Amino acid sequence: MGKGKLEKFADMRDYPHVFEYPYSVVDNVPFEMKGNWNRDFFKNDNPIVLELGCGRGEYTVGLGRMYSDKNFIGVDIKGARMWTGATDALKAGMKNVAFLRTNIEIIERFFAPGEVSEIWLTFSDPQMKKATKRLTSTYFMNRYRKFLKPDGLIHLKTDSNFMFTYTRYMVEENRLPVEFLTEDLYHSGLVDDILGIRTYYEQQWLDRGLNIKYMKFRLSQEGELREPDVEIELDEYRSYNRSKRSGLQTSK
Ligand SMILES: C[S@@+](CC[C@H](N)C(=O)[O-])C[C@H]1O[C@@H](n2cnc3c(N)ncnc32)[C@H](O)[C@@H]1O
Repeated sequence: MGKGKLEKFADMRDYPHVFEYPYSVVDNVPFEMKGNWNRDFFKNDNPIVLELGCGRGEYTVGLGRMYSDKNFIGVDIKGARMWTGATDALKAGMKNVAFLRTNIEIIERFFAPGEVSEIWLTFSDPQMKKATKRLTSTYFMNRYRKFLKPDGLIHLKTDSNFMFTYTRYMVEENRLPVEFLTEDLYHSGLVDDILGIRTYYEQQWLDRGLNIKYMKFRLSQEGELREPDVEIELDEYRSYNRSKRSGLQTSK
């Protein structure tokens, strides 16, 4: 039988590559890794890539396997999900993978200016009700600017037409350079090893016959970001009222 939540939480507390700083404790605990991830944890100068809302961390671990010359950190508030990726990385002896359990709303407390090269957003909740909770809103872009290298890459992989359309508007409004974009990844003939990594949520949406969308764009540091003022059709397969997650909840 698989492990229960409590056993997973106990494992995570002992894992050397897992850092647990939910909103509820972070004010009381100094975070010494900020600005020092390369020197003190990874012990190399390789670029750092984040997966925000990593769930089980399929991208964090999958990319870590493909690129030994980069470092990967999966970030999520849900410890029991993260345990899967953290355990896989530990068993495989991966030295270029870490996990941070925290609220993405306070992500800039953990990274110094220019410390991160790329961000992956994998099947993020579209947060159709509130832009300020959406991980591709200008609200979050302003946070990412605090630690992403100038013109750092942001990847968005999603089932959500709402999230994808919103992000296109956000990128257009702010003239952020788009490097690649497809509304139907698996029928585009463009799937490579990286984009072929499938996450838990992705598989569920694929099983329901939804197209997977992907875009990557660069986040410049210049100019004030403007939130797009647009109405976007809601995803009808999602319940509008389900997007209730409080950004500051600390449940595992
Ligand atoms: C829809 S799931 C996707 C998980 C994974 N990327 C996948 O594709 O299977 C969204 C994940 O983002 C996390 N999440 C959403 N908002 C968050 C926030 N504000 N802070 C931390 N984690 C958050 C949730 O806990 C959840 O694991």
